[in-house]
Amino acid sequence: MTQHATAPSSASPSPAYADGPRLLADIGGTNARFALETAPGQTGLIEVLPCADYPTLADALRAYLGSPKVLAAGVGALRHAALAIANPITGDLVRMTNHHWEFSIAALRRECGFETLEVVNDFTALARALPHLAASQKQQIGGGVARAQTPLGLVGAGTGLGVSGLIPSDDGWTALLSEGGHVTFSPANETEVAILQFAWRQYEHVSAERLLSGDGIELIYRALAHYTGRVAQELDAPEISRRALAGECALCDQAIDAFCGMLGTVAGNLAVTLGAQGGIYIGGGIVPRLGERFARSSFRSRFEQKGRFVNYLAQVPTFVITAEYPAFLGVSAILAEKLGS
Ligand SMILES: Nc1ncnc2c1ncn2[C@@H]1O[C@H](COP(=O)(O)OP(=O)(O)OP(=O)(O)O)[C@@H](O)[C@H]1O
Repeated sequence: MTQHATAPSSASPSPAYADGPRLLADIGGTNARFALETAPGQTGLIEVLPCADYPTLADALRAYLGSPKVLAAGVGALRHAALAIANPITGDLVRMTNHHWEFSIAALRRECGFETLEVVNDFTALARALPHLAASQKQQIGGGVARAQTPLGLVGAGTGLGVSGLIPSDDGWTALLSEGGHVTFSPANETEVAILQFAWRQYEHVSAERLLSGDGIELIYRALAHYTGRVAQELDAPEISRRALAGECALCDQAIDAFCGMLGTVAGNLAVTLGAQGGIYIGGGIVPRLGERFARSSFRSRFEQKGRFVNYLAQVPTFVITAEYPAFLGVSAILAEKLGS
């Protein structure tokens, strides 16, 4: 269990919620992140638990609520909770795509004694966070200037590939519930055609997510080794990027650059599909860990490389979300909207 420092996000504290702290959660295929929000913008007691350590989501939730830090805070019974999860939410039963947890929302609400339990797709929540990001919580990659009152796009590679968009209206924003990570992968050069052919040995349908994810980095690495006649070692995605960033392995560096270029194509596709002149935001666990390597990768040039739309895309800014727990901003906004404050 990893403990993280309280991270309040507002300079002048608002009064605490009259009905007690609210539980916020962001559940990915690898990590479950929990926090308590005591007042608008006051989110703390953050913990990140590995999903694999708990048989069910309820077990992870109980472990968080029973952790020494939360117990010491003496928060008492919680009435309202909202969780973002890496899944489409289509009814009461939630089955995770990239992990074995499944649960009934109504049963989980009763089991935990919550009056309110909102469950939303994690990228819908992250999309809702975008307008709340401070300048220090994002890094622009390349040029372009956001146009006000136009859609924003969101794409994030982690265990899977999440996609969403945020559409402006007169009274706020609408976040899209998208499964855009499962679009068919489109190669943009001969090397990527070879990578696609290699991936076809394993998958009948090669979606963007099959390559733009942790497992995808490993597949790209193996495919490039095969294409260039080199020997692939048994390396996982964190080790491939570690060796690439340390300059220890040319093949690893090529794999990471191919990953960044492919992400540029997917981000550019999303920008033209949504007309996202407000910008494309890059979330997920992988890109922020690539640091400056991402900024000097082929991402931005591939984002703009769209034939007759090169000038259009050159005007669209792209941002890496650097905030540590950005989804909490979104689930907090969704819960506040549900509760009317
Ligand atoms: N330094 C790194 N470089 C590349 N990949 C990494 C690195 N660290 C972790 N990963 C990969 O990122 C994935 C975990 O992503 P993330 O931290 O976003 O988790 P998650 O929120 O549980 O995922 P998701 O929300 O996509 O289901 C794993 O596949 C892991 O192998």
